[in-house]
Amino acid sequence: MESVHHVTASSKVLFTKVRKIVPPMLEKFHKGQLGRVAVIGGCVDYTGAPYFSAMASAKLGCDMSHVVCERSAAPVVKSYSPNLMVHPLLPSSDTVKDTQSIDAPALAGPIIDMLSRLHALVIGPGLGRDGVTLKVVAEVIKAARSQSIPFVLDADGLLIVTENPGLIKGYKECILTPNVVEFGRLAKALGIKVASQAEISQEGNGDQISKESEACEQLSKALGGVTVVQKGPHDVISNGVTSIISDTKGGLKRSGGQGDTLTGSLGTFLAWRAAYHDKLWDSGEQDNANDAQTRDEVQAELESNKRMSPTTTLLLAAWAGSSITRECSRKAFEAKGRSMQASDLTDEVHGAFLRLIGEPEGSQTHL
Ligand SMILES: NC(=O)C1=CN([C@@H]2O[C@H](COP(=O)(O)OP(=O)(O)OC[C@H]3O[C@@H](n4cnc5c(N)ncnc54)[C@H](O)[C@@H]3O)[C@@H](O)[C@H]2O)[C@@H](O)CC1
Ligand SMILES: Nc1ncnc2c1ncn2[C@@H]1O[C@H](COP(=O)(O)OP(=O)(O)OP(=O)(O)O)[C@@H](O)[C@H]1O
Ligand SMILES: [Mg+2]
Repeated sequence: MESVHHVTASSKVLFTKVRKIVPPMLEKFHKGQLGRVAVIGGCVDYTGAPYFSAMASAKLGCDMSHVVCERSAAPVVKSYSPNLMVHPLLPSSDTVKDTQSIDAPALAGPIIDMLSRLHALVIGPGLGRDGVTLKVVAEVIKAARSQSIPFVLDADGLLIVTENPGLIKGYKECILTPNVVEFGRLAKALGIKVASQAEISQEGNGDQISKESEACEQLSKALGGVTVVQKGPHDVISNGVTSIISDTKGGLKRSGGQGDTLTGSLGTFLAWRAAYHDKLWDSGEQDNANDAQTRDEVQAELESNKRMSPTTTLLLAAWAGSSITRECSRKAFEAKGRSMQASDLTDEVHGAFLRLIGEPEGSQTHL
């Protein structure tokens, strides 16, 4: 039994629509126009996560990839790749004098100063749980929201929301990417009952998907319509009103760090989506006076050749990021089997893009 809130388009139709929000490669574009994305994360314990996220973002095709991390993580992340711009701007308990009396807005100042030059943020990969760091990142979230900059929240970034849901409640330009455990924590914090795995596995496959979608929809609703990508054997995507299931085949190895390919890909899709809505190029679609909100309106846009509304493109961006990640995982697993690592997904991003989405019409791919 499919939930009435799901869009019913095939993957082929959805990928065709995703291609509309991918900017073509044209000589007229200058550096930065195809995406300036920053990953906010990386601490003394975790340097891989922000690197995998930023590299996925870069390899999918954004022009500029920044990492904003804690001081001790910066030289390490830089050493992984000279392509990334790494800024050691995140304070922690090790770098402030008195952890009890910090001025979080002031400490966040140098990061907030960067925001106007960015199209999208990914907040959380390898951020860690240092109290000072999390307070400063909460200030960055407030500032990004006030400047309408879209962001993805993952990992320890989700912890900030679990403790203070008001930070993002009602902010539509936001995608949350919880794994099973993070989803459970968020649901508990917001008083949403999630069926246990035992309860869900007693259901048939259709009912199982329906139950999972219901919890995802409820979480999104409780957060005022943010988009939630609930990761698992298939990813459930919902904005509280409309849902899509992402079930592109993935790999069988569950090594850590695969969620980082997802967040980085989402960062780039969010940047491209902003360029699409800014009409950076002619998408070849008809004008559209409507602003889709309901599931039926989203469905109608997916079936038409009209320009899409922000609600539709956000769902598509989330679905595309999920599909790319799962395809990377499938292909990397095919090559590496049980030795597969997160870095193997990084190498697959461009191939996955070409196989699933392909270059949009008008792209000059050869000189
Ligand atoms: N190379 C790196 O730098 C990596 C850093 N990471 C960072 O590590 C930090 C902690 O992330 P964690 O994801 O470990 O979060 P948590 O510390 O909240 O741990 C989640 C726990 O849940 C378990 N779990 C996951 N999926 C499950 C499922 N379906 N059913 C039952 N249990 C499940 C995991 O094994 C893990 O022990 C984050 O900052 C994250 O970004 C991870 O993303 C892994 C890679
Ligand atoms: N059982 C599964 N079958 C197929 N794909 C899965 C399965 N579980 C997760 N995935 C996929 O793996 C990717 C990462 O999801 P996962 O649940 O491992 O996130 P995570 O725990 O946050 O990862 P990370 O270690 O990067 O923090 C997602 O794209 C998801 O679709
Ligand atoms: Mg994770």
